[in-house]
Amino acid sequence: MHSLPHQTSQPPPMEDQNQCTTEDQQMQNLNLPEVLLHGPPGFSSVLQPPYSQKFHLLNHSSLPLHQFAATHPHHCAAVAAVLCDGGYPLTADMLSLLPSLRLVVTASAGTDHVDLDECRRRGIQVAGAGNLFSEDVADLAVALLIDVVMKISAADRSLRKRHVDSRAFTLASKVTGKRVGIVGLGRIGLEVAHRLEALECMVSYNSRKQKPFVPYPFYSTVLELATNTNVLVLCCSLNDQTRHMINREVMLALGKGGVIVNVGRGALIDQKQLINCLMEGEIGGAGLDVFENEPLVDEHFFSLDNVVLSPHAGFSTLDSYLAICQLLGRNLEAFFSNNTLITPVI
Ligand SMILES: O=CC(=O)O
Repeated sequence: MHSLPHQTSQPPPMEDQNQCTTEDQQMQNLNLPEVLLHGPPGFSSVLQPPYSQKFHLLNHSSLPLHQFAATHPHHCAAVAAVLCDGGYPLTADMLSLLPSLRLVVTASAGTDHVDLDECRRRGIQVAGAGNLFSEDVADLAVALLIDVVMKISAADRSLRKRHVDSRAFTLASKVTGKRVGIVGLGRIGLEVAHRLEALECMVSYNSRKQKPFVPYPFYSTVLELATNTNVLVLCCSLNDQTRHMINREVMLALGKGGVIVNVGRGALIDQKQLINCLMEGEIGGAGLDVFENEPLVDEHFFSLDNVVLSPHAGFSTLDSYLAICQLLGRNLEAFFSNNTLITPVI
């Protein structure tokens, strides 16, 4: 589950801000837009002054939203905006608990956790992280690729067990010159492609449509892409068309030496089939930042030495954390001053 790390260098989270402490405070808050925080405990620390003082923040993290709505009906009736974290679903049912809602701001680039159709139907605007995390995520994708292919983490684990004889390893393979297929050539995919060019990889891609002005070969299906490459890097968003697009057939086409890197969403891959293919040696390895059923990670991965795992951390550099804190506040401020959203989704 994408969820912003809680930065200990930040001021402590403002818990239970729905519990107004004094009448003065309540009077002051009366004129501020009601913004509901929908994320992990401590999520409120993403809004720092001056933004945190411009809105009346409601924190329901200790109660599921429907219970919060039952116990705080007046607040919920007035909520004009939701500030949510990736991985915290906002379904049509949940949105129906917020009749005055006009804006959703999510701290993620992906929006698969928000029912966008319902937002469109109700005229609710949505803002996201835009391209803020693209460079970090692309860096991580390439790092995972290099790690799996050159067996860096596996070697590290082995050395820590005092197996210092490097000849005991199965040989790694070269990153330079690899044929890498990128699935989803948006901003993250392009950032990955640029980095791979420096490694002299042969990049090709699949996406919904062929992109004009892109020098890389295009394959109209992931199956064709897998057939013609050694590595797949998944950078696309999750939707009904892309769910489980990487199935057993695609993995078999990638082949025994093939590697899959996933920095998109876990459910792009049929995870059960991935585990089977890894265990049976039908593909060579995987570098995974995302999983089906996050925050759980299927324990079968833990015993596989050809898999490198990362806890959905592609976006979690301190620089990006500070930048997203600003961006969330700026989107809220823009909306409530009747200006265009900074990073609109719809
Ligand atoms: O997964 C991370 C994001 O969607 O920003």
